[in-house]
Amino acid sequence: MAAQSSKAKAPSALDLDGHNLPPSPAPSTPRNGRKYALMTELVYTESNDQYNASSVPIYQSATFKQESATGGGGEYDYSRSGNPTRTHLERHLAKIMAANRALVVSSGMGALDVITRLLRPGDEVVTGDDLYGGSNRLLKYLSTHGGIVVHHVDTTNPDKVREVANSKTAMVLLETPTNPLIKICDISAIARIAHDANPAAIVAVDNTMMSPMLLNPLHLGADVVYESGTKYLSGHHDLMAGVIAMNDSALGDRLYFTINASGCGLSPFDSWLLLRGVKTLGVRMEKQQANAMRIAEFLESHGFKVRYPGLKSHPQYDLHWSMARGAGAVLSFETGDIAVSERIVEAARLWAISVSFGCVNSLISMPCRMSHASIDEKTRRERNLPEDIVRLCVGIEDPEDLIDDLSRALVQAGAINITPEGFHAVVAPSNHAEILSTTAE
Ligand SMILES: Cc1ncc(COP(=O)(O)O)c(C=O)c1O
Ligand SMILES: N[C@@H](CCSC[C@H](N)C(=O)O)C(=O)O
Repeated sequence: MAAQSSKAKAPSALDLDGHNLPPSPAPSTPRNGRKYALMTELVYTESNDQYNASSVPIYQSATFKQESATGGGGEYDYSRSGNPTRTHLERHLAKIMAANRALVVSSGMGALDVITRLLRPGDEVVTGDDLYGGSNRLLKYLSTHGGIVVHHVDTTNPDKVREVANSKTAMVLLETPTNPLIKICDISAIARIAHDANPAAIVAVDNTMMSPMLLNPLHLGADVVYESGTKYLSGHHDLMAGVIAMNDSALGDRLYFTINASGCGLSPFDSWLLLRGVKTLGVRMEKQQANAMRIAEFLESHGFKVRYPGLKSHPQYDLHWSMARGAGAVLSFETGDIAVSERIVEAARLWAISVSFGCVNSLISMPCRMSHASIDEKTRRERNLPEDIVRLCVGIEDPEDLIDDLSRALVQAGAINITPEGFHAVVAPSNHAEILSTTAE
């Protein structure tokens, strides 16, 4: 009965081809159609759904009936090529990422795979000496098997990029803040250097740590931005997704070609879940970064060397805030002792020992053993990745509970000295160089 009465409201007008098919809910949000503040746009979606459903329907269909044998008919023929739920999400993401077009694929690594398929043998890539382990692994694969030359440099110093950039530089791949050392790079300066060296170079920024809530790399000279939708965009660790956004429509068509050809477009159900997650990105991120600031201050005030761009002590504090609207909710700290770090991670209760970040739950990990274990030990040492580094990915819990649990873990691990004056880190490196040289031995 409900369906009957809803049907009564369905539009009766015939379309230009004389059909009275219900309109697709997908093409609802205009390109670059931001009209409201980002917090509003995150939750505001327009849809032409025939029943005015507030939640866009999941078109759980692999294929779509066509009007004729010659392929006439609707907008969709096969879900690998396109699906109304996925299109709706892509348009929504394009709007909130201030891009002309967004594409969604099955994971963040899938997004980087699609982007790097723009490369040809002989091309050169410039990227950071600190980047997510999986991205490093894919680039290593391309350099070993794909004839691509990859330069890993310290992207916190644009001159280091200038030293290797040349007319063969086809791509510059940046993370800021980097995972897990939370290093910041100047996107505009590096984009200029890349485009001066080769006007056709693609500057790609992995914006997973910040999300569109806090940073718009496309405004700073990037050609393409990608994110692991598994993290902040979805926020609940209940799906894997990757998002790619760009302004150049020809580039968008080339990337879409690869997605259709290789079949990595996001499934209808995961598209629906991601759309649902994106709506709460604003409130989640606000709470998560407020909590992260509390945790960072707590650790720093007790003598730990903390890497977090919300702290004035971050060496690139000013650069970060010249580009971003917030500090995010991932931070890392060192203890100076791998065994102590392991004990802290294992003593935590509220902080789950998990890879990933961006979830509403707080996580603790040791990158060298977990997310970055695919980078071999020698390379980690050459790139000054401290083996004892602990990464905290802060969620939306009560901050006092998080601090209590962390304090207890620090005490249990023997990471702090308790005196009548309070407690202080056992290993309190006076400067960062000291801890790097310790771990390099
Ligand atoms: C910075 C960064 N980029 C990309 C990825 C890849 O995302 P996914 O796990 O969704 O493939 C990850 C984590 O996995 C990451 O931390
Ligand atoms: N075993 C996985 C590890 C995924 S790490 C996920 C995330 N990017 C993080 O930084 O925690 C792999 O080898 O890819």
